[in-house]
Order: sequence, then structure tokens, then C-alpha cells
Amino acid sequence: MDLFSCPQSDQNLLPFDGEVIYHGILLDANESERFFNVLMEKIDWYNDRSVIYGKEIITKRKVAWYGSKDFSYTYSGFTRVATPWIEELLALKQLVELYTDSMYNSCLLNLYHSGEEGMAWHSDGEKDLVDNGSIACLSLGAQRRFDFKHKQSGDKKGFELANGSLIEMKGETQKHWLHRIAPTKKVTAPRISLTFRQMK
Ligand SMILES: O=C(O)CCC(=O)C(=O)O
Ligand SMILES: [Fe+2]
Repeated sequence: MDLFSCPQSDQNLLPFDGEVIYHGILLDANESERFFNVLMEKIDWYNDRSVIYGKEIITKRKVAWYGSKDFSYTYSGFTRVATPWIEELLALKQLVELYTDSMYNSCLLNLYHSGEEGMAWHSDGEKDLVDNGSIACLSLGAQRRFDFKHKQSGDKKGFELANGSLIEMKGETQKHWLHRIAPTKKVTAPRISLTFRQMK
């Protein structure tokens, strides 16, 4: 691995109360497209469910939950049991671990068919996850904006997530900040995100 493909970018993008590190572009356009196509085909995608004000919502966005063992992950009112890794996910996990210098035992994948699909403000502070652990998010396909909003002050920060790039959230980020993928009419192409996580 040369210095150009592994940029020294350990600068914190958040002003306070957490750490968000942009690790740059790990996969070139060809590699990203290859992984995107393989994952579209091989992953067991399903529409996500959540309960909002007592009402069950089925998202247009699809998700999938993979892990090193049959981890149960409860969020938005439902429990999902992890599917065993497939070869391509393990390869990407290894690459991400190299850049972040952290280890992951699970991955929540998201498939946004177009800019009309997003993810509402939330934080990933579920009790199933290691406290103040790392969540590493690899992006494939259309570029989308990742927004952060401080829970107390309301301070906002937004970052563009390029095709093949990796962003990492760690430290107290989930405790103090919400994040979202805002819907947008400007993007028509699909995007996959792989969010590598540390389950207890
Ligand atoms: O799609 C993304 O980049 C972020 C997804 C996210 O926040 C999550 O899966 O919890
Ligand atoms: Fe999240």
C-alpha cells in the first residue's frame, strides 16, 4: 500500500464532543463499481422496519446485517440476527481495518436506490454496540452528503461521501451528535454504504 492510496488524514472533522475521521478514497472507480455490482447481487437485502410514534414504518431503503457470529442487533424497535460474512464483505472489512486501525465484527449495509431515499437524524448508540467504539462507513456508488447535528447546541456539519471513500465515527460522537443522509432530488443514482461495527 503506498502513501497516496492511504492518505494521512487523521484530522478530526468535528469541532468538539466526538471524532469523525475521513480516511479518503480506498477504492478507485473500477473497484467500487465491481464491489457495488457484486453486493447488489449477493447481499440478502430487505426493507428495513422501524416503529415511529407506535406506528410501524417500512423503509424504501434496503438494509442487510452481517457478522462474525449470529449477533442480535436491536434498533428502531426491531431485532435483527446477523447473516454470516460473505467473501467480499470479509475482504472489505480487512481493508477498512487497515485504514482505521480498528477491528470490526459486524456490518450493517444500506442500499439507497436514489437520492429520494435517505436516513433520518439518529445516533448509533445502541446498547448492543461497544461503548464509544468505532463505526467505519465505506461508500459505494452515488455521492451523498453526511450531516451531523450536535444534540445540545444544534451545531451542524456536512461532509460529502465520495464513491469508494471511508469515514469513521468514534469516541463520544454517538453520545453528542446525530447524523443523517438527507434525501435529495439532485441524485438519481443508487448508493450502498457499509457500516462496519463493533458488537459487544
Ligand atoms: O449511509 C450512510 O453513510 C450512513 C448510514 C448510517 O448512519 C447507519 O447505518 O447508521
Ligand atoms: Fe448511523
